[in-house]
Amino acid sequence: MSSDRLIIFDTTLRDGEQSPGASMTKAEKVRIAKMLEMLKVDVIEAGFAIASPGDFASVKAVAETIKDSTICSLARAVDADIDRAGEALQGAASGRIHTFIATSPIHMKYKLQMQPDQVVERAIHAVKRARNLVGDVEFSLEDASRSEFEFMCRIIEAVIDAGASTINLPDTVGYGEPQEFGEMFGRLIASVPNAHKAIFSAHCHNDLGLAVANSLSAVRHGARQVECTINGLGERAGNASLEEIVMAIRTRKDIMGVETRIDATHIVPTSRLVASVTGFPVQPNKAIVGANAFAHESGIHQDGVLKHRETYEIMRAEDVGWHTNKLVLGKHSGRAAVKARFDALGVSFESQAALDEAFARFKLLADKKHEIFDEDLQALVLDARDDAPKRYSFNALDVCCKTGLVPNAAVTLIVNGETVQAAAEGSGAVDATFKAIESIAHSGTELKLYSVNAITQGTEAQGEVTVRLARNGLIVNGTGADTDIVIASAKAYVDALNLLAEDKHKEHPQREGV
Ligand SMILES: CC(=O)SCCNC(=O)CCNC(=O)[C@H](O)C(C)(C)COP(=O)(O)OP(=O)(O)OC[C@H]1O[C@@H](n2cnc3c(N)ncnc32)[C@H](O)[C@@H]1OP(=O)(O)O
Ligand SMILES: CC(C)C(=O)C(=O)O
Ligand SMILES: [Mg+2]
Repeated sequence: MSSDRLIIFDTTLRDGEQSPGASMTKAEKVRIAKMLEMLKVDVIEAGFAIASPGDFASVKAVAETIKDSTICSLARAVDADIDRAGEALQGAASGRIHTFIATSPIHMKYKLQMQPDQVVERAIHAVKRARNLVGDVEFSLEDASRSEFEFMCRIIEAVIDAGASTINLPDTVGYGEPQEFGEMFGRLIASVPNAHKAIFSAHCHNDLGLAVANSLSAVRHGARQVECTINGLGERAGNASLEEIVMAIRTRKDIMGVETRIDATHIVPTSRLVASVTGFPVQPNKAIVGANAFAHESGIHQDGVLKHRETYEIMRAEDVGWHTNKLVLGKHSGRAAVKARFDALGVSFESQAALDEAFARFKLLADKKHEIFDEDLQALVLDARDDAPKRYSFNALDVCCKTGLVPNAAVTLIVNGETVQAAAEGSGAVDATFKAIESIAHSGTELKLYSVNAITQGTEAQGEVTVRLARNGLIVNGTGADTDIVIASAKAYVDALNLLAEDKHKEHPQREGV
């Protein structure tokens, strides 16, 4: 198949805005339009000029700002709508009026309450009126997928003769199915005598989750424009998503046989802008622009990606505007990914056994925490490295904090190889824990500083606690990390006691600065 240009018509600012709750101000529409221009969208449908004074102003502002994309306004087959659209587009470097009328029996009978002949007349009149205002007129047969074939042939031929250069066939209610929807294009293009004078366009809704599939099928049957939105925003379940269509066309170029002029590296920033303006967040598993679209957590996939990225990726994250793909470390990860991350952090292992030991600790942590961050790995090796025999080691903690009761803690330590237990009350869980430890250690120290840092993100974060103890002018800083902050505190206290016992305040003066 020879390669043709596919026109990308973005309707985020019109059909996208029809999502309940997605209304945009003029300034927001101009901001998004500038991003769409950078993305190299061919046509930006900026609004429905007759809808409100605000939408008129938005279409006008976008038309006056954007130079590299055609700006379009929607208009019913109503004189006032068409005139208002023409007025809003006056300042456009390239303007298009998109006029439409429904052609399905159900819409004509119940909604328009018009006879088919009247609909044809109205369509011809609308296209001619629009052509008097702009050189570029698109005509849509609303609810095309539920319209009668012969009637569509008739109206399409008439509006092309009247001056429409784009014929849009919407699956307005998202009822279409790829094979049938695509074949509708093929049959119409083959049957309408003047079809070659117009570009056929698909406009699909996602009520059955088929909007992108239907659009692609239309392209395979001759459509050379697709109407779509960023993030698939749009009326009800949304429109076909621009990013999915563009990347499907690009990734499967040899099969699709068409090209777009989209600069895909702006896809992710545009998606983020639309999400933040509308307040509609992108779901993590959304194709192309979802946070997980280029993230791998499973060990087998990570191993494959590390060996040869294409084993599990059909496109590059960088090509659509992500910084890079992501190997997320979690409980499904394997040694290959964990080692690769350690390598990137500059941590090497002396032997396979040392790596295996770190990996075992990693899995234990991953059972407690969904995602393991770089800081977790660093904490993991810091703990593991320091394996010289210690005077004290933390073994277990039982804390009780209950409204109306004095907090108390029961601590189990291993002291010089012996298990020792103690309990104490305190003003809080941490205070009770420290008192219990002290009742074992009798260190004679003074607590100079206690600080908690969340070293990783979220409520499941690893907390790192620093405890500064002083005795006879000597100061040590002990640290401890755990997903439970009281356990991290106990570990930090015990670490500080060991440093004192080992005279580490002299050997590790840098720790005094913490
Ligand atoms: C499939 C789509 O996405 S179509 C676009 C949908 N978007 C919108 O509707 C958003 C903007 N709409 C609006 O602001 C308003 O609906 C307006 C300003 C366009 C019209 O408002 P109103 O004049 O109060 O009419 P209302 O919305 O209540 O009803 C629509 C009227 O347009 C008629 N109509 C609907 N589509 C068309 C059309 N393509 N061509 C001509 N007339 C049409 C309806 O039959 C109805 O006519 P009636 O009042 O004689 O019964
Ligand atoms: C106005 C038309 C193109 C539309 O949005 C639809 O039919 O879904
Ligand atoms: Mg629509």
